[in-house]
Order: sequence, then structure tokens, then C-alpha cells
Amino acid sequence: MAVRVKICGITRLQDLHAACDAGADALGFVFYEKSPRHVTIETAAALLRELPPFVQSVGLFVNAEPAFIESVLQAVPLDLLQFHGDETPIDCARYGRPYIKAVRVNRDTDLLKYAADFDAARGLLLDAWVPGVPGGTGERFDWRLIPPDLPKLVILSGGLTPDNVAEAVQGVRPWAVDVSSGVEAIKGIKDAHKIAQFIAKAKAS
Ligand SMILES: O=C(O)c1ccccc1N[C@@H]1O[C@H](COP(=O)(O)O)[C@@H](O)[C@H]1O
Repeated sequence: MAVRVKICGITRLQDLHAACDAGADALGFVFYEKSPRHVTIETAAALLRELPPFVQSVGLFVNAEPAFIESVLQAVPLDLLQFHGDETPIDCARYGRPYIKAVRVNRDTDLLKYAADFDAARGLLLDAWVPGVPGGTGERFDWRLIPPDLPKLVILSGGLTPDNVAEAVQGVRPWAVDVSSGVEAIKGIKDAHKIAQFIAKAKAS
């Protein structure tokens, strides 16, 4: 079965269309003010009105206040929440929405413990651990650190590009791949050609 692809950090309508036209399964919207891909509630709501059927919308949060997440959920019809900070299983579950939990992986990360602790998550999104930056870094991690028997669906991310996504899919066999920096022209602005290449190579692998 072809791997699923999420294109994260959509900020503009033309990028949304480029990703959907190229066959993206999900688009990510970043509700984290320090990110160059940050969108306001108003922008996200306007973008999601243009989302075609059968493409999922994912809201990305980093240690956000519950009141802020509630205000996003009231205005933006998100299909899935992505928690990319130090949220606990209780923090993630309080909205009663399907969610995935990001784990920034390094040599000391116990992924089997994360899988047990976040048993209610729909999957674990595995990203590179970079000190001081929660994500969207364009950095890879050592994929050999992923246990083969991890009892959770894996969404592989961190430094994926059109040039390495085939190797990633063939080596890790994740449920899905997620990319932000690797399909950008500049930070926050996507490159339609890179998106198309990335999705074609991921799905052919
Ligand atoms: O995209 C961001 O700016 C971002 C900010 C804070 C947390 C996560 C963020 N993005 C997520 O990071 C990973 C890897 O991104 P990249 O491809 O290495 O740039 C990805 O899951 C994004 O969803």
C-alpha cells in the first residue's frame, strides 16, 4: 500500500492547491507563533474552506494553552490534532479529538515507553531532536533508533526531502511521511515542484 503523505506548514492558498493537486493525504497548519509557518485562526479558517474532500486537515500545537486550542477548534474544522511539544497524554486527550503525538528522537529516547504512554494517540510522529527548537528544523535523525516492533503507527518526519524520501520509505516502512522544510522555496512558502516530486517519490516507494 502506498505511504500516506502530509505536507505541513501550509500558509497560502496556492500551496494548499499545489499539495492537493499532487496527491497529498493531509495538510498541516501550524498554530505556534514562533514558527515561520505560523497561521492565524482567521487564515487557517479561510484556507480550510478551500480544502477538497478526502484531504485531512491537521492542526499543529506546541505546548499551547487549552483555551487557545479550544478557540482554534471552534473556528477551524480540524480533522486531527498534532501535539509537538511536551504535552502529556492527559493534555492531548482533553479535547476528545483524534490526535498524533510528536516525539523528538535522539539516542536516549525510549520510543516503546512513548508508545505505551500515548496509547490513545492515533500514531507517533517521529522527528529529529534539535536543542531549543521544537520542530520544522529540516534535520534528520538516525532512523535505526526506531524499534521494528513499535506498537504504534509511525509518521516519519525530520529533514525529509524529494531526494531522501524514497530511502526513508523503503528503510522504515512508516504509515506516513511528513515534510515541511524539504518542500519549501523559502521558510513558510512552498515550492510546487518540490511538493509534486516529494509525493510522487514517496508513493512510488
Ligand atoms: O513547521 C514548523 O515550523 C514546526 C514548528 C514547531 C514544531 C513543529 C513544526 N513542524 C513539524 O516538524 C516536523 C519536521 O519538519 P521538517 O520537514 O524537518 O522541516 C514536521 O512534522 C512538521 O510537521
